[in-house]
Amino acid sequence: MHLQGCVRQARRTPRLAVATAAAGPEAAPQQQESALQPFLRWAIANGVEGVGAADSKIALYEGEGGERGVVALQPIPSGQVVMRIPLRLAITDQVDDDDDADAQQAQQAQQERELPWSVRLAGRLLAKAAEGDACPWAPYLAVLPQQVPSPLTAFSWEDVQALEYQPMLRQLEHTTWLASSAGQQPGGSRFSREQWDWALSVVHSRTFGAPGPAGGVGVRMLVPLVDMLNHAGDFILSPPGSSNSAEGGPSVQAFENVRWDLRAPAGPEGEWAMEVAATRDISAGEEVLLSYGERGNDDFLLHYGFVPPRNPHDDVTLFTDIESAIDWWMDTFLPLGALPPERLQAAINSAYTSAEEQDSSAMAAERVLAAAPEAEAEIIRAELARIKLSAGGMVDGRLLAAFRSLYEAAAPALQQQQQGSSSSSSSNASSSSSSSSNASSSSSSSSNASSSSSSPAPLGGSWLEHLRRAVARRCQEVLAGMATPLLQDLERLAAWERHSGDAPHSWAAALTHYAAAIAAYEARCGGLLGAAAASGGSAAGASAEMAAVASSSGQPLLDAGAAGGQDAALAALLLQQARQAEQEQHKGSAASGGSELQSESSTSGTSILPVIYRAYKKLILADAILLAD
Ligand SMILES: C[S@@+](CC[C@H](N)C(=O)[O-])C[C@H]1O[C@@H](n2cnc3c(N)ncnc32)[C@H](O)[C@@H]1O
Repeated sequence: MHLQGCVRQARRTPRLAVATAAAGPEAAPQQQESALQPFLRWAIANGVEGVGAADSKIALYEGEGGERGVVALQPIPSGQVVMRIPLRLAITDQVDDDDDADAQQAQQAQQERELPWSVRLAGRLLAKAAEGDACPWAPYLAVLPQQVPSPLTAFSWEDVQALEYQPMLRQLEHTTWLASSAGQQPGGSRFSREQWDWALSVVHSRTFGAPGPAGGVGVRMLVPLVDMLNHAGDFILSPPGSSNSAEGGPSVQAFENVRWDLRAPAGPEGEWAMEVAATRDISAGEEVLLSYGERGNDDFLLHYGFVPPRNPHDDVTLFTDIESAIDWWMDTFLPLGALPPERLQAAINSAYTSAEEQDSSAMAAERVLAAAPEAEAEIIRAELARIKLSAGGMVDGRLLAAFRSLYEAAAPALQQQQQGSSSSSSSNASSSSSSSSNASSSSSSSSNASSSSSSPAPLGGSWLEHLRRAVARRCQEVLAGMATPLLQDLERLAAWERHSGDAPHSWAAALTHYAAAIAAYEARCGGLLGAAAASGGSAAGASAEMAAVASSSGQPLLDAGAAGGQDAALAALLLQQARQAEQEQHKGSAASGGSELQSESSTSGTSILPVIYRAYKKLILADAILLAD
């Protein structure tokens, strides 16, 4: 099993098998040569600097479990170049313009350009592998992993289902489709589906992107040796549950210790190279680690097959685009006929305009999209359209602008209506509030939601309060759409953490924090939660109860929920999930004879990776809900 992030070096060092370029007579006679040694000799013979020679400061290592990486053999001062690789050794996805090409070759080149980059590069890799020992890259191909532990190649059906998060499942579907369609391109059927799966998972987990002239990525490259560096990137230091309540976001530390740069030829005889240099002093024995970039966990899991601990760049998609966010807002908050049609249209227009004004990257994105093949442009467009909530609690500015605009357009009319209704009979008030609870309905009918039979949710007393509440409400819906309870995941992960003796994710601390948050809620509003649990225990039920209590205690509807509404709904959801989990665990433990680890696997039947992945999503959602209170 791979050690992750900042704790890698502490566990790995004693199990090192460091590869040098020495071979044959110079190597110890009884020692079997690993594929890394011929690879190093090939690299040195082809002009790679920094590794393999007697005075090298770094070496490749291979752990007992097969994990590999790069380790410092001596102290390396910040700024020092640790390896240099001529780019003629890279396998790239570049399609060169050839002035002498005939019409058929020109057409083939054009077809290649239109393929997604990963299919193009995977095709190059497979073509080289098919050359066997005659291929100039053979020693490099021999050290590529047989299998990348990514969902595409290594997940069972149960593992995929256990991810529970729809945007990830859709991405996985797309990657699977890519692999199945790769064989259908001209010449693609030379290789089997398994070969395409392998090649695609290799290129997705080892490719470097050189910046293109129009921005974005220009050329993609597999660069031997640099692709042996493992990842350590930004890490949230703040304890679980406190990260997004801190001023200015969570406290984050970067754990990589090198970076890569492309170097242009120094003179007419020179050549392009990739250089890796230390970004801080590195001690002897420390693992040399690169950041793979500020990516969310979706990318890490889908393409690299692991989930980095406490990643501040993880996020949750709240809406697929701003249009569905605006539709959802109207469905959720706007009663039928609250605004005359022309004012409603003006509010919608102004929400779109405010969202667009926030989209500062739109022009740069258009340039990148114009340069990308259509199949890729579509994916980038969909990705850019998504409205996300980050692990640090930051919400997409387009959403905030659109919701503020809608709130400002609707609040005066709603306030007036509610003042009117609060001066009418109390039974009237309580019946309108008792159905204000569609917390777990899904977004996205296309028109003014007021067509739905349930009453809208309260707006909140100020736009800021409204924004917090609207985001929290959406988070509840997304959380409720995930099948297993957060606390069950945290319990399983904390047990796994105890068992593995490795705690970079801090699951035990997360379990303590979130279990306490629910207990605190119960202490405050236990009766209400009890009622919600007894009546089926849904978040919607809890919201309805909260609204009923708020109205019957005479609070105006616009402020209903200000005292604990979101917290109440979340706590009800968590509590209900925890109870279900407890029941299932009892069943599982009875069936398995009661041992902790046995009962864990019998309740889930899946590996730990999807559980880690989904637990991080749930924590982002739970934090936003708790913060809104
Ligand atoms: C660019 S390669 C790095 C070299 C790789 N370890 C090898 O043996 O060839 C990326 C792969 O290394 C592994 N990896 C890199 N960083 C990791 C980390 N922090 N935790 C777990 N696995 C990691 C993953 O399998 C990933 O797909």
